[in-house]
Amino acid sequence: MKVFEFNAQNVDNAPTILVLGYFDGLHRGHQTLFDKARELAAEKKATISVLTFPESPILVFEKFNENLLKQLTSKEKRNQLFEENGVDFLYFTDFTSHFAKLTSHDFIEKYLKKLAISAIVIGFDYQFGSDHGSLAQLSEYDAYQVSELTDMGEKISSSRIRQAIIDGDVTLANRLLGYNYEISGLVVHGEARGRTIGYPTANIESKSMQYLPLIGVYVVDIAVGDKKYRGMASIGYNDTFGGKNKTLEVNIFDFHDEIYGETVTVYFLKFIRGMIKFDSVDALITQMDDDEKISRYF
Ligand SMILES: Cc1cc2nc3c(=O)[nH]c(=O)nc-3n(C[C@H](O)[C@H](O)[C@H](O)COP(=O)(O)O)c2cc1C
Ligand SMILES: Nc1ncnc2c1ncn2[C@@H]1O[C@H](COP(=O)(O)OP(=O)(O)O)[C@@H](O)[C@H]1O
Repeated sequence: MKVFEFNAQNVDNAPTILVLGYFDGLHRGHQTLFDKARELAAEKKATISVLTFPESPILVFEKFNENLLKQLTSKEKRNQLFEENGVDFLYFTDFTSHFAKLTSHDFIEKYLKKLAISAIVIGFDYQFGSDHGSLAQLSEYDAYQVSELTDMGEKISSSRIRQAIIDGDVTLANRLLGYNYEISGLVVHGEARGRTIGYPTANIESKSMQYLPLIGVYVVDIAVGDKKYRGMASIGYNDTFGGKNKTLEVNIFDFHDEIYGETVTVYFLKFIRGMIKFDSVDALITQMDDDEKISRYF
């Protein structure tokens, strides 16, 4: 897959199936658009392209809060998901006030006309241009609108997945995503207390703007180098020790190595319980023994 900043000079000239949208998380609903694009690409012997934005268009319309910068995946993971979904060319353009003012006609002239489009695929709620163009405005193209995908009778959407993560329901989030929710980060030093209680924990600081699941304890997998291990994670303030910072920490099973400075990826598999402020360290250890049993046999 090739990644470009969109401009008329660097577009590929081969016939292409263009998929339009923002695609936060590239969840199962989004994936149906790429299923359609792959079917069309095979039929028309075309490549697959996506024209999208690095940040959420909402930033241009709403008063700022930090959550508007958060996404369901890191930028790297997002690109990887596009590639796994068969995308050959990924074009980014910034969603700005100027961009938002383009009419659907302008958008077609300035963007779509620059590409050799064989067909276009959009989602059921896709709108473009200041006049909220949709399938009707794409009538000069072979354009397809894919209908919405539901799970338990409810639409699969990025906002539903976001809410599931905030609620700690990573089981639901994973089912809607079609893959396990993950956060990557650097292993940094904590209080060096973990090793003294028999449960060393890798403290993980993420640089990507993602949603941290609800405070609590989770069954996780963790990728270290090219290996994946089972583990158990804690998200919270280490209440028993009066911690001041919210941390993401993972005790990795059957693992004995120093990994400070390494970038690891945590895959959230299941919420086990909330954080407890224990009266003694022994009570915490007894609880962690139970958490380990649950996590190992999950
Ligand atoms: C599976 C797991 C469950 C945990 N549960 C709790 C808990 O219920 N209450 C708590 O205060 N700390 C809990 N912790 C966090 C420990 O307090 C923390 O890992 C320990 O203090 C080590 O911190 P350090 O890495 O900064 O040395 C948990 C940690 C793990 C890995
Ligand atoms: N099984 C393991 N799980 C997690 N970290 C481990 C494990 N074995 C060794 N380590 C190493 O020990 C560190 C955690 O030890 P800990 O005493 O909790 O210190 P810190 O407070 O700095 O995290 C990890 O960052 C990692 O480098």
